[in-house]
Amino acid sequence: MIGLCLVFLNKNENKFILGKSSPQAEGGRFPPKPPARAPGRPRPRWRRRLPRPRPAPARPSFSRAPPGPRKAPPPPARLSSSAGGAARWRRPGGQRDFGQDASLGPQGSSVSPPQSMQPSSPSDDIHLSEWQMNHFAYTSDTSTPGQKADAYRAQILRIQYAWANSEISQVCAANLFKKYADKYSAILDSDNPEIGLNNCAENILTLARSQQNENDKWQSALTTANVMELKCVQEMMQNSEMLRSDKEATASVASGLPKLTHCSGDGKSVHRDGSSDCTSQELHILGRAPASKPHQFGMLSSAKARAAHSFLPVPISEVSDITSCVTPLFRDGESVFSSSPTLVSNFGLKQNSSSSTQSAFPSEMGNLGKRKAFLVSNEESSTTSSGFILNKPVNTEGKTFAWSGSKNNENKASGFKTAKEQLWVDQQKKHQHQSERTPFPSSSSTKKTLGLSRSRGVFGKFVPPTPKQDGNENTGTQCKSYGSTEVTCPTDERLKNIEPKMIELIMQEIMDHGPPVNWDDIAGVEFAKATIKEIIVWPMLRPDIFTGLRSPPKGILLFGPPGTGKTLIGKCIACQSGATFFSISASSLTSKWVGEGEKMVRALFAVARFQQPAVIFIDEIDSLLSQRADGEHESSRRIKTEFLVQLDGATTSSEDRILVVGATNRPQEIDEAARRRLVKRLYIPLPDTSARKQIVTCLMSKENCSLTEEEIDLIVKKSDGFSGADMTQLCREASLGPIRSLQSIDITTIAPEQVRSIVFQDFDNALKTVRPSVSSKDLELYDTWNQTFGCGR
Ligand SMILES: Nc1ncnc2c1ncn2[C@@H]1O[C@H](COP(=O)(O)OP(=O)(O)OP(=O)(O)O)[C@@H](O)[C@H]1O
Repeated sequence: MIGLCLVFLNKNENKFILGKSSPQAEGGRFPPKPPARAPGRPRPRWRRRLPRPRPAPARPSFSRAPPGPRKAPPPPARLSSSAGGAARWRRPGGQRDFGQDASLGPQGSSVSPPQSMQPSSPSDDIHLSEWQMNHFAYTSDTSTPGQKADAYRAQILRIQYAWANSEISQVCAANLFKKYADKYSAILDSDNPEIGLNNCAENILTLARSQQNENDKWQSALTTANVMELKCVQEMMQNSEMLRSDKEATASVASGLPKLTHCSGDGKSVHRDGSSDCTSQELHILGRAPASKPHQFGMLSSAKARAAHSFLPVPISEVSDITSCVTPLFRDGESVFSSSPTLVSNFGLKQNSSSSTQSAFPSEMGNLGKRKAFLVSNEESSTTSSGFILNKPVNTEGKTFAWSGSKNNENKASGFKTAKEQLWVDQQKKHQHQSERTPFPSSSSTKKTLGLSRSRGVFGKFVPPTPKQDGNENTGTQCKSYGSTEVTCPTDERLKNIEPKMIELIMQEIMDHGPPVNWDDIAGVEFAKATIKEIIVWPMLRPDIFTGLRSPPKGILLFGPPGTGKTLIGKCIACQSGATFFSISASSLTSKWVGEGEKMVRALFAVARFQQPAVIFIDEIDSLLSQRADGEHESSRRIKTEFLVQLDGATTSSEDRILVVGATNRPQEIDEAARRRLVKRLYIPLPDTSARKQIVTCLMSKENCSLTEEEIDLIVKKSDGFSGADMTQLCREASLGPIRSLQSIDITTIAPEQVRSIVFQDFDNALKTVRPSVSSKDLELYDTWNQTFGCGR
């Protein structure tokens, strides 16, 4: 699997960035808007009212692992650094190597991280490189396919934890691994590694969520979210975080050293690429080396070196051997488990087990206690079996210490320290050194992400949304559109309390597809455009300048008659600011996920935060934030409250760059609390003469048209009171004129050149059928509201 990283080295294209691909490439379409509605007209029921509560959809039953207090998790895992099992990978040249059956254990391993991960001489590079290794993200444009592959390996680890924690049965885990191995072969077999990786990610997540047991009758409790909630996983992540901080500190100390090869304490060298002359036994011993000598290993960059560094688990993202315990198993005609010493050891399989996956598990391993005991027993083989090892201290009888408090007491009495206790002591020591030495951000500023978060580097949340150098530039800015096939449920701390299903829904259904929109595409509304540029686009492009009082508002309201370009403006904001665009109609939030509206609102903001800078465009926001009334239903009130909380920024960090753009034709119906939060209320009026002319000119420039300047002026004059949408409709209608005039010619046989050009008469005829959609009475209402609450001049 490590080889896989090498294979994918330098393939930096990020074709499966979540929802962030170029619109040009996608060629997506902006979703159809609901029909325009005049302000005076009654609102259709589906838009107007919040839905009545319906019984919540039946949830899957958890017959084996119901939600609730979890069983005592195993102590944090200790991951050995060496790759286990046989390697099977494609060489960069395309040549496939099946021959490396020899265990890539410590003796045989030459584990080199991809070059992009290897530290260069400046210590900053090292830390960045290390950071990338730990915090890479699928969505990061800088993450290599190898890094992405590491993330998929993390999924394997989750399964292992879930199994160790009795979340899933052995057979389930076996099935998951088998299926994963099957799918994983796609990486090897596919000509396109990206496709293979995608298949793999999709399938492992699907498997983790689906029913998986012998009879396939019960719902596995394993999900991407709840595995991350497991105490053991969290502990491990925490430990990794601490270790990383320590490594950063030690790296800074070591950066002054002339060579990137260091003595491992016993005179054996550990090379810059992480390979070492140490044996596994030595590494094991070194793992317990006093933490007071961390500089000896300060420059180690591989998981292996990390394991040598301390008694701590290797961060998930760096455990390159996790997959190596899977990939080598997938051999033609052989059982997944039959030939892997690593998986055999991890899952209690005898090396000579049968080819049947199920029978590969010893029958006596059917219960939890034995399963855990078995995990422990693997510890004993840690020095001989390479791969992923759970770090549970055992006594000679194979019993586990420290599973419970009472056992902890026993340990104390006997002077024995569990891994956790040892870890704590070590960390206490290290922390003292670290606080004196490390110039780097603490773990709090480097968020742990295991999934699809965007890599923010050491600069935390700031990601300049400037055009990426991938050729997808759009007049200096970049618009993002989102391919549904690329949507995968992301895993991130910010999303951990959100139901994965909701995240998926948001990613799939709310993220907008569409072509880029430029300011020039919007005719008229010059004041609104200038204001938006000033308060939204520039701050998003230069958050460093727009701080303090200059910081942008979190919410703006675009109000005005229907069809005047409010949605167009929202889209343009997203494009021109380089932000992720979430377009959702309020009715979707309130009716699509009945009874879960407030959860959806929370999920929406969480995903937006995850994908920031983000613009959340909410059409018909009045139906979401209508004035609160006495008879209002509880569910709609909850949605409203949640929205106001999110909008207020109470749960949004001031650093978050999320902008809510609300659009409405009925500003007078918006709740005053919401109105206050939508600080910039911009009137988007009907297009004036020049704007109407611009629309006609723009639309006709793409058609075969022979209008003179004077004729256009006349059309503009006759279309007074038309909205932008009305003008578009007028042009459409006029463009049908030449077709309608083809009375004698068969439409099926006519050549396009035979269709005459559009002339003034066509517009004249069209003006007889296309009428303005906004009444003057409505306009008065807008003017009044604008004068009262609007931010226009
Ligand atoms: N100012 C404009 N410039 C160019 N085209 C416009 C303009 N306003 C409206 N249009 C045209 O009308 C269509 C509908 O506009 P849009 O959906 O943005 O209006 P809206 O104000 O959001 O309407 P509603 O309030 O009904 O949601 C656009 O796709 C565009 O073709």
